[in-house]
Amino acid sequence: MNHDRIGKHILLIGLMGTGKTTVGRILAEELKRPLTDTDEAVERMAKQSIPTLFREEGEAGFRNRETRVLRDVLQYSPRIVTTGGGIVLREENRRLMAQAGWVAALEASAEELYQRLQGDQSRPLLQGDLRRRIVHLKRERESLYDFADVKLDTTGESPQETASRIILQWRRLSRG
Ligand SMILES: Nc1ncnc2c1ncn2[C@@H]1O[C@H](COP(=O)(O)OP(=O)(O)O)[C@@H](O)[C@H]1O
Ligand SMILES: O=C(O)C1=C[C@@H](OP(=O)(O)O)[C@@H](O)[C@H](O)C1
Ligand SMILES: [Mg+2]
Repeated sequence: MNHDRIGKHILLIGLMGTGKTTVGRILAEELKRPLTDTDEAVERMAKQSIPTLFREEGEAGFRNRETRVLRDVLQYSPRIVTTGGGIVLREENRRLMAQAGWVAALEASAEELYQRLQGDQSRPLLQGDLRRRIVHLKRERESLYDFADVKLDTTGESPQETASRIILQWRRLSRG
C-alpha cells in the first residue's frame, strides 16, 4: 500500500446503487471530514438535475462536467469524495482518482442492486428494464473498478455497517 495516500482523499467508486452517496455521508460525519458528491456538485454548478442534463446535453455533456468537477474537488483539502457510477468510464478520471487518494470500490449483487433501485427515477441510464440494465452495466463496467485499493461487497449490509468496515480498513492502513 502506498502510504502517501493516507493523508489524502478517501474516494468511493462503484455501480449505481452500491451506496456511495449514502455511505459517504456517514464517513464524513464519523471521520469529521468535508464531503463532496460529484453528482451533487455537477447539479449545483449546472443549476440543473442530472436527468435534465442528460436530456439537454446528452451523456457526453454530463461526462465533461463530471471530469471538470472531479479535477476541481481533488485540489481541495483532504475529504470524502463520492462519485457517480460512470466516472470510471474515462481513463483520465481513473488516473486522477488513483493519484489523489485511497479508493474504495463498493459492490453488491445484481439482485440487491435491483431491490435498492426499484422505482428510482433519478438515474437516466437505468430507464427501461431495470434488471437487464443492471446486468448489462455490471458486465460492461465491473473491470473498470479494479484499480481500487479495496473492494467491499455490501450485499445484505446496512449503510452503517459498510461505513464501519471502511473506517476499520482505513484505520488499519493509517497505523501502517
Ligand atoms: N449497505 C448499503 N449501503 C449503502 N446504501 C444502501 C445499503 N443498503 C441499502 N442502501 C440503499 O441503496 C440506495 C442507493 O444508495 P446511494 O447511496 O444513492 O447509491 P449510489 O450513490 O452508489 O448510487 C439508497 O436508498 C440506500 O439507502
Ligand atoms: O453510472 C452512471 O453512469 C451514473 C451514475 C449516477 O450516480 P450514482 O452512481 O451515484 O447513482 C449519476 O452519476 C448518473 O446518473 C450516471
Ligand atoms: Mg450517488
